[in-house]
Amino acid sequence: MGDMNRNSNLYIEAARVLHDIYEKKGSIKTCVHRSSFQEKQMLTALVSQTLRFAKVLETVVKRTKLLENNRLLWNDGMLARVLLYDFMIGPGLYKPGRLKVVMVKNKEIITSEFDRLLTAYGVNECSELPSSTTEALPRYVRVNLIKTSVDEVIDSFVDKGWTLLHVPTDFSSFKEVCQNLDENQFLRDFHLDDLLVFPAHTDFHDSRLVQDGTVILQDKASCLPAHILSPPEGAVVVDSCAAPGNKTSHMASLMGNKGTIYAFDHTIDPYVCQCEDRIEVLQERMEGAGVSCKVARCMDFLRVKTDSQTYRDVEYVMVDPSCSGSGIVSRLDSLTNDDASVSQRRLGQLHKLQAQILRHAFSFPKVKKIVYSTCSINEEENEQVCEEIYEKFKERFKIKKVMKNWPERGRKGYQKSDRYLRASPTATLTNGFFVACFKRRKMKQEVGSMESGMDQEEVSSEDDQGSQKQNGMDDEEKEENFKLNVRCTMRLHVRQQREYHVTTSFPDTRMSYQLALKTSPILSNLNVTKDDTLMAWSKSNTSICNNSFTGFAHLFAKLEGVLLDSSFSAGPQGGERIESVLNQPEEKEFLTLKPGYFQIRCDNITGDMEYKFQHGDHLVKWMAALKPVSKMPAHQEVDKITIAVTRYEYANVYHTMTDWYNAFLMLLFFNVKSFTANILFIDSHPQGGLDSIWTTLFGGYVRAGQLTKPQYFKNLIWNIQGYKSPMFRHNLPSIPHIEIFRLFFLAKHNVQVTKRLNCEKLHITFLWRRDYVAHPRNPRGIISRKAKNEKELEDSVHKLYPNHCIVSLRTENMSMHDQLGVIANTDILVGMHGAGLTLALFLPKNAGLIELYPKYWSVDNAHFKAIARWRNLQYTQWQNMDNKMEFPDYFTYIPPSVIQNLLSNIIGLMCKPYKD
Ligand SMILES: C[S@@+](CC[C@H](N)C(=O)[O-])C[C@H]1O[C@@H](n2cnc3c(N)ncnc32)[C@H](O)[C@@H]1O
Repeated sequence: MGDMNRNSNLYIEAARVLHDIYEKKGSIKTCVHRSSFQEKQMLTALVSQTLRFAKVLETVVKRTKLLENNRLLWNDGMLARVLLYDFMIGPGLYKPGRLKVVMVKNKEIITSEFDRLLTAYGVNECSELPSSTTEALPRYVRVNLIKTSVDEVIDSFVDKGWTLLHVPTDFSSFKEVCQNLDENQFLRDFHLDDLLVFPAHTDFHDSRLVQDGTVILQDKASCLPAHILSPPEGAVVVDSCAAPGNKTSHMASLMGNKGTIYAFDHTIDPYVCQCEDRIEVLQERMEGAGVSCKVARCMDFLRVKTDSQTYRDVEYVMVDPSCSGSGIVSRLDSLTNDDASVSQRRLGQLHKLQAQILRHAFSFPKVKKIVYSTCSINEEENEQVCEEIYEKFKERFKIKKVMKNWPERGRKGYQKSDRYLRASPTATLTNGFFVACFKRRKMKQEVGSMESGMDQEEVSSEDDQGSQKQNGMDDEEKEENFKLNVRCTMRLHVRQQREYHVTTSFPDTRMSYQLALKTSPILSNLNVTKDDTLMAWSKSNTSICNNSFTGFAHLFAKLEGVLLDSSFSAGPQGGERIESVLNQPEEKEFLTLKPGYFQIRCDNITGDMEYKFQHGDHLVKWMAALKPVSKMPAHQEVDKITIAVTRYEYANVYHTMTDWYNAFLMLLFFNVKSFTANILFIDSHPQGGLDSIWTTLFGGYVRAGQLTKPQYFKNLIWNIQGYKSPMFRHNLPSIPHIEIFRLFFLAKHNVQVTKRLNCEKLHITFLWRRDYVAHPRNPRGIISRKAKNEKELEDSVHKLYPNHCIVSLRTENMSMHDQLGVIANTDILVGMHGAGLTLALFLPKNAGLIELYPKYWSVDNAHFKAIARWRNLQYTQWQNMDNKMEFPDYFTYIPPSVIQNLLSNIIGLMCKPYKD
């Protein structure tokens, strides 16, 4: 068979196989196998690819009328598809031949149709057009928080044999996981915390959870508007175009079913459906979902008297008007084939109606926030509507950039392109969607009223960045990110931890000064009495070179007028993203220092400097890297006190706490009243989740590996090594200034210390451990010491103490501020032995700690027992002794009776003084 024949045959054979497949004569494999065509691999590839892009190809075949106008294609749609695939998406048609001539002859019209599709889907390459893989979008399941919690739903799927996967830390890995889910795997969504993601095509219609409204099948994109509007509990809300009610019920779910939602709908097209029908559907759905906070109205929203008594308190408005639906993936062909595609005229009508409805939303006198959304991909219905309306209201409203970690933004070329949010099958694994958020500006004159307590919002600038807080999120975004499971009346909003910005030069002292001012009133009132340990350290001092170097208690040192020259060091810079250094050996994360790395002025020593630090301390190596020099070149010094630290186990909150505590002791020891310092990391660790806390506590940090030129310091402290910290000596009866450290830590995080023990209503917090990737050497993120039956334990305690508040705390996605917020309000902390229990340092006075150990972990690990002793907390522990209670992947089953007994004992001890 000649080459040329082979090519023609390839297309003809591929078309034949495709017919067989569509006629259900067998799978790709079987149909290809049956073919007499020799090059099976080539044939399989072409058939599979053509199937992948079936919808796009079919659309182009129809729109170009290829079959009608080219008799050489024998009216064979499959043949046209395979040719189009190779011509536009695949490697190109190989050899000249009559079939290639057909394509070349129609090249102009074919490319113009593909161009239209590229624009419609906002992609650059034909290969990025929606394929059947992207069309097979994951199945999204929204948890109805009115009826249940996300964890309960997860548990019930796990009980049915589903496997819960980890959520990767970056979105592209998340997408990959979602596209490759096995049929029994699922995971939480990357962006929305009430959403679960299941394999495409999973059939839930028989599921009890769906039938009883516990979960709602809703595409992720359509869940965005309610999250972005995020009306709080008790809010007065309008859903202007509500039927069939997905967003109404979602808002009710987020509002805890408390408040009022006025839900309007009508239809102007009597042939589509009667108004009552649509409202009835909405009513039915709301009943099914248990929504009681809505008032459904069959009414044209445009006729609503927004300034009437009824609506005068409306603050949040959802505008999700009728649209072309061009973003809905299953409508791809109808979008693009001539008959059903949206004509310019229809688009014009839709645009007009959408703009009218959106404009009307601005007329509620107290409206604070309006979210506009469509399931269309047309700019006429999206960016163009919003920009038109924004022009009219920009004096009073801004378009707010929401969900900053969302990967797809508005189409280029509009004033506020980057503030809009778009969704698509390719970029976000959802239907095509558009969302914009309008937020009322704070008028200058309203600021005065803040004093009278009327309104506590910030004055916001046009650019949201301006109003952002230190951690990169503004208040609303923080609200959007709430993630915590709380039982009882308390509702806690929890934010995901974000990296503070990291500088490669020392932080602006003014900024640190501001920070100091913020916390100093609390800290300056602290009564720092003389402490024996600090006194002993101060007495044990050795000075060399006329005080250029002073060592204290062989534990730490102060260097005055010191030069740090990085050219005498070797090792990575540090600060890399953890994904880029997975499996990196630990030794790589420490710098090698050579003599001359530290230089101090010294007139009378020429050889090595002599001062002994303890065996195993990195300060021994620092000492070897310290060189006396007789002259220092002219230089500019870093004025502010700088604390140099080598961190070990930098992702572990316990070990990092020892470093923080040591640095804090240095501030006390050297009487740094501002309680701020520069922190210098002399190590090469990658970015870690705890790095930002250094900034919060001390004002800023720099990685020594990133210093590009020699740096002079007026005062450089060599911090006590973490392993040498008093906090690491678990047998000590007390450690210096632990209460002051607690207040310092809480004050720097702006967490109030107001909790008083109330034995009638105790706050009992379960701290649960979760798998997560914290450092490069545990890329799977599996951790040990997890409780197998968290929910059972919570339930049993809830049952036993219905009046107490039971909180379940999972710290992995929470900022330190939020963790402290919970801990500072906790009376009894219960958890498996693990670094998280370090938080016991910040429990209120008179609190209690219950520590649980699995069988395989020694109770000699007394880190938290020691903390309880130093903090004067009530403490009890329990260890599992039954092998049968240990399960794979480090799960331990803890009998509920154990927790009940432990709690009853500790409550007895804690509350006894109040009873006597
Ligand atoms: C995209 S659907 C809304 C979907 C709904 N928000 C949900 O999430 O389930 C648009 C709705 O707007 C309604 N609609 C269109 N114009 C309206 C108007 N002037 N007043 C009230 N409803 C209107 C339509 O009847 C239609 O039900």
